[in-house]
Amino acid sequence: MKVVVTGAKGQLGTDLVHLLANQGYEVYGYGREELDITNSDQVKQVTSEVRPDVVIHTAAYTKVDLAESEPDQAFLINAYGTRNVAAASEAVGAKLVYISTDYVFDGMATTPYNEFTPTNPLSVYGKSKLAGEQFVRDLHSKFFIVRTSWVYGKHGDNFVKTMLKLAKERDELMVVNDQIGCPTYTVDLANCILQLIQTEKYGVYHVSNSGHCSWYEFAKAIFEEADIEVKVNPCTTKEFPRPAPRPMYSVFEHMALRLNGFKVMPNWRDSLRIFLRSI
Ligand SMILES: NC(=O)C1=CN([C@@H]2O[C@H](COP(=O)(O)OP(=O)(O)OC[C@H]3O[C@@H](n4cnc5c(N)ncnc54)[C@H](O)[C@@H]3O)[C@@H](O)[C@H]2O)C=CC1
Repeated sequence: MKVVVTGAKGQLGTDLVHLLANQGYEVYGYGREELDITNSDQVKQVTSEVRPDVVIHTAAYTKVDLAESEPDQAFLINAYGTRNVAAASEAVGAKLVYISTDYVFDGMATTPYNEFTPTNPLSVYGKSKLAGEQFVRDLHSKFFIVRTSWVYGKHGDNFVKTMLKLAKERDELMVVNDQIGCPTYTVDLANCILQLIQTEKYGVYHVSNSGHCSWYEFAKAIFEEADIEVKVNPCTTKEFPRPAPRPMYSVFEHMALRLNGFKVMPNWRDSLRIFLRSI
């Protein structure tokens, strides 16, 4: 099976390309330099030359705070770039996996979000990713929209790596304790995507590790699992303001995985332990 991966040098893209290659897939991973998704001709050229069975679209504008002052860039890449990928993959009959986000929700819920909960993004980033989802729905007939959250892995910047770095520089850290969500390890996410693409069970999927925590609880767990002594103090979102509003509660229910007979991902703390041992 031939698989094209966009954003192949990103955090998720890198692990996906490794996993697919290890599993014997014929994988074509493109970084931004080789395939700029905002260039529709280039996207069409790649899909018509490779003729993939599946396109996994991980490329995105991911600078959540900067997006508030650069909405054009965010929409150009996340909305129109996704339109280009959706149209080109549909034209060659390839299945499409589009990676989306918990930021499509407003975080006002008190119970986990399932795939049928109405969306209401707060930030420019969330709005631009939702616009990407809409293009996928409008232009593609065989798609998986995979919404994920709080992603970390070996490649690229993420919360886990930031915490490990800060612990080397400081004795004490303040971490937000009133935002609740689901951490997601790239390797688990990549394995889940692999399950999906082997089927025709198209639709929207919420994919994260199981369980949930606050950023503060996540930070404490990182230091416990890594056996690092550092004092972590809880703080509120108000005490730590950021340009882009975050959903306060973005816990996923994995209803689509469950109802379609897929494996639900391991508990976040077990995956965190595996990740920390691997680095
Ligand atoms: N990191 C996170 O916590 C979360 C990420 N996501 C989504 O997961 C997907 C993967 O995220 P990460 O791997 O963490 O992001 P990343 O920022 O590590 O990787 C994204 C890649 O896209 C590339 N890219 C940017 N503009 C491009 C363009 N015009 N053409 C081609 N490539 C371009 C970047 O160079 C980068 O390598 C993204 O769609 C993101 O929106 C969803 C929820 C949470």
